Amino acid sequence: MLRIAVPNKGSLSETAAQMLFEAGYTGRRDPRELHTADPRNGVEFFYLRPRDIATYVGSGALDVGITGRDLLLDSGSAAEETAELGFGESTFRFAGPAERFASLDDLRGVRVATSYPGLVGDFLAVNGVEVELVKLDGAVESAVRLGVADAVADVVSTGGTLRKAGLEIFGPVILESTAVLISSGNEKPGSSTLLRRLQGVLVARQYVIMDYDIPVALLDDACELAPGIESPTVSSLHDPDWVAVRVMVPRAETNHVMDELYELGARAILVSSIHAARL
Ligand SMILES: Nc1ncnc2c1ncn2[C@@H]1O[C@H](COP(=O)(O)OP(=O)(O)OP(=O)(O)O)[C@@H](O)[C@H]1O
Ligand SMILES: O=P(O)(O)OC[C@H]1O[C@H](OP(=O)(O)OP(=O)(O)O)[C@H](O)[C@@H]1O
Ligand SMILES: [Mg+2]
Repeated sequence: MLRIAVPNKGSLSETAAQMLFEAGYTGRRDPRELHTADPRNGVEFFYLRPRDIATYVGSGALDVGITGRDLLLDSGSAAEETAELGFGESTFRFAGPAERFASLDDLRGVRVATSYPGLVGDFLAVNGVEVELVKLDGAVESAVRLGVADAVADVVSTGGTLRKAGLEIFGPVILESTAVLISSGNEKPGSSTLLRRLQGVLVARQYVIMDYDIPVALLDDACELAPGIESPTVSSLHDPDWVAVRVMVPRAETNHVMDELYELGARAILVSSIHAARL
């Protein structure tokens, strides 16, 4: 059985579980369950703290896992990133009182609070900046107000937490993070199926199917507007001067593409969702 590590709590857990469900796997029913088997799909799920997942997978105790890229890098584990999963996006940034910090150089010799000392330490070492790292478990934005650090390095999503703490982002982007699939590096039966299924879920989320009718004379122009993945499907209509076209379009571009196709002369433009996909 393929042994899969899944976040048991936190920002990534719900979407990770939902993605696995959409990929056809049966996960836990009770949120307190730490282990469940899905024999029909030949996998076992282990529900673990996202921070620990890279350690389990890197050691080979588990085969693959879902975690954040920032957590993977912070762990220093030997696990490899195999795919981005299209959720859990965040950036990792330095922040501090605006009057004191404007660039990376301003950090020399000061106290920097973080829950990601591995990630931040590596970044500062590469950039030749020495600081005193203060390791905290969370809510690091309060460390400056409470006087245990001069600046912080933390996950930023909306930036709301920093703003409320009176801190401003400065210096370079430490990391662009996202939820990722990681692997121990040993190819196990079922791991490529898992990857393909998750990629299928991503495609189903990121694309729609667009159907439209268009005069034959305008077909090439229409296909340029919406080229699809390989090439649009073109079917004949009863009226020989018109054809029906079916094409995948990035969900975010749906209305834009519909406007352009309509303006070109396409009619009966219909959009439908994709439930599952394997490209
Ligand atoms: N708004 C966010 N806050 C925290 N982490 C986020 C956010 N958006 C995405 N993430 C990602 O989630 C992962 C952290 O998840 P984790 O469950 O360890 O912490 P958490 O969501 O802060 O939960 P907790 O603080 O309860 O432990 C990281 O990969 C981080 O980049
Ligand atoms: O930019 P924002 O949208 O405000 O989100 C970022 C904040 O969210 C996370 O904290 P979380 O709520 O997980 O608490 P924690 O610091 O205790 O982990 C993270 O550590 C930041 O503090
Ligand atoms: Mg947190």
